[in-house]
Amino acid sequence: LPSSSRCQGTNTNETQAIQWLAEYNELAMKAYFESTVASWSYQTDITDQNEQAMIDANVKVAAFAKEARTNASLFDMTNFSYDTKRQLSKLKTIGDAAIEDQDKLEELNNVLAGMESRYSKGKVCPEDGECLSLEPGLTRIMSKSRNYAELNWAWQGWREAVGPSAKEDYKRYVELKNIASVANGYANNGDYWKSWYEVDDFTDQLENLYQELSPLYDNLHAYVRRKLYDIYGSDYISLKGPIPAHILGNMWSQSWLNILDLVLPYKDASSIDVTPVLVREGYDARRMFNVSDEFFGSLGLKKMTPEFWAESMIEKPDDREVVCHASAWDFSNQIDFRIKQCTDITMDDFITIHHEMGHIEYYLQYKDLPVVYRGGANPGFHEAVGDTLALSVSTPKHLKAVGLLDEVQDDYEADINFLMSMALDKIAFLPFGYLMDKWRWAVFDGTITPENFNAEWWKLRTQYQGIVPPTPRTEANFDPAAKYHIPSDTPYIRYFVSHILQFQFHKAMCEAAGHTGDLLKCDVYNSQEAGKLLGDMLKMGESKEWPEALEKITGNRTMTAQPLLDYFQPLISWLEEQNSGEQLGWAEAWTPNEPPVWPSSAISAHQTSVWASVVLASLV
Ligand SMILES: CC(=O)N[C@@H](CC(=O)O)C(=O)NC[C@H](CC1(C(=O)N[C@@H](Cc2ccc(O)cc2)C(=O)O)CCCC1)C(=O)O
Ligand SMILES: [Zn+2]
Repeated sequence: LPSSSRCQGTNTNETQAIQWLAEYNELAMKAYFESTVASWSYQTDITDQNEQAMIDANVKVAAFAKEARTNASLFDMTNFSYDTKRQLSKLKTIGDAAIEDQDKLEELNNVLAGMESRYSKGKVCPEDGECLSLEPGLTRIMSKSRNYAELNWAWQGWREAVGPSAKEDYKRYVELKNIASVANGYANNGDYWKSWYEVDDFTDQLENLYQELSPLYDNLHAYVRRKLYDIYGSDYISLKGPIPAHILGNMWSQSWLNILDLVLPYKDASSIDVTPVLVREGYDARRMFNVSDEFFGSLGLKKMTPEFWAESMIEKPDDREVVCHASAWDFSNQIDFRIKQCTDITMDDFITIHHEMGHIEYYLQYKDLPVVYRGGANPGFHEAVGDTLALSVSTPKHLKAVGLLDEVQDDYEADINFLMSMALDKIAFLPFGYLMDKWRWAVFDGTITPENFNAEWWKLRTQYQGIVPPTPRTEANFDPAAKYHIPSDTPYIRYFVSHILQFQFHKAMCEAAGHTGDLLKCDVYNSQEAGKLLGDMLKMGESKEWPEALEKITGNRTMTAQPLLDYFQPLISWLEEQNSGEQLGWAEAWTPNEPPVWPSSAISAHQTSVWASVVLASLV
């Protein structure tokens, strides 16, 4: 049906619309259950057969979505109630399923599966040892190594393994996603993704929030740069320039928590890395999950279900390829909810467990709503649930209470150490959380063309994060594909929004819990009042526009960076004092020296053979 006639149905009988929506809801639960099972089977056992089964299921559910859109469009909803209107409207945009041409729809599903597989199977092979996957092998090197050359080997190796070969797929993906978005009535896929935030000044709000937070980022950046300069020296660090991307403890420089030991403000004061305690106490994945589940329960929130424990995949299997990138799943049948995570026994993964369980909590709280309302008030809300609770869990007081920290000092130096660890995660993330979709929105609207995918990527990475690649990159590289969300078609601005919202939620829950004093000290553990405040908002799902949900939990309707800035205020003052002699920002156009070859010791087989032939030639 041409789009125009789809919008003007003639049936004005709201009772019939409500009856149809009820029937649709039952059919939708079955249809989406089937396609979710197929995706789960593929992601937990990557085989050609499972990949094809998933593609077939996605094509099938697309036909279901098209039919629902047609039926929803038969109604003239002009005089219907808000709720009926909202439900019918949500059925009129159907994502990839809007592609009319069946071959193109199948092609998109093939391209998506191909990109996901390539990333998940990516490996880097040293000359003399086991090939390393991203998790856990390369991730461990990026977080633990302090060897400039070794870090470069892992950083370049990963990009080489999953970048260039993804470029053709990605170019086609962009075309097909835009075709789907136009069929949904949007100019391009970036506009479609932004439409989920329902306010028309969304990008202005983001820019204002970013401007408000960048002074804090600039101070953290200058302080960390100075510390890295003391370690890596002037060959690799300029005190006025960007920081080499590979020495910040993370494959994408998006979290700097893993170099806390290099930048800890007060060495002899306590710090919150619980990894050694997790290992020493013999924690396994299940026990880490239990600690998180117990925290949710202590707030009176829903605990994980028997099916969750029976069917989740919480450790990397050793007998098959899986998508290790952690994720939470809602099977749409009001019964099956799972986490898939290749859990490593680390602080990072302990926090990730809370993040994933936050998604499950949201699923459980809204599971009795109509399917069309089973989502976050906006995608940022869904990302903020687990992180909000993790703000309480991460406090030294709480970690000590659950036996994950031996001793806790309660003084200024310990506070600054704690805030530094939180800033290395939360503040370091902000520019990355912002630029990921800035790059993609520009790709989808055509501002960035395939000829300059990589140059524009690094322009944003340097402009916002103040980082530079360890060696100059060219268009033969395709570095965006080295970050999961790009090949896996997962939008990202939700995480930037979450980093603002989670401090607003935390502040509101702390007040409900009766906390007084510094926000950084707040732990809502065991507060039924805090749990009720959050739970009542989660139950709304996406039945109302997100300012309503935000007002429900915080009392006001706008995103604000103030709670985040209040939380970090002691560190802001401390950094400003530390940086009094520093030049903030990275205005200087500078590139680091070429990294040394790695491994330096093992001479490559190639070189050996070259030398051998030269020696032989000289003997003749
Ligand atoms: C079926 C499905 O796909 N379900 C969705 C959930 C849903 O939509 O219902 C889902 O599980 N998505 C996976 C994704 C995984 C993670 C992630 O990708 N994180 C970002 C950014 C970030 C950074 C700091 C931070 O504190 C929190 C997040 C990154 O690692 O860059 C990796 C570990 C943490 C979260 C996720 O859970 O969001
Ligand atoms: Zn998430």
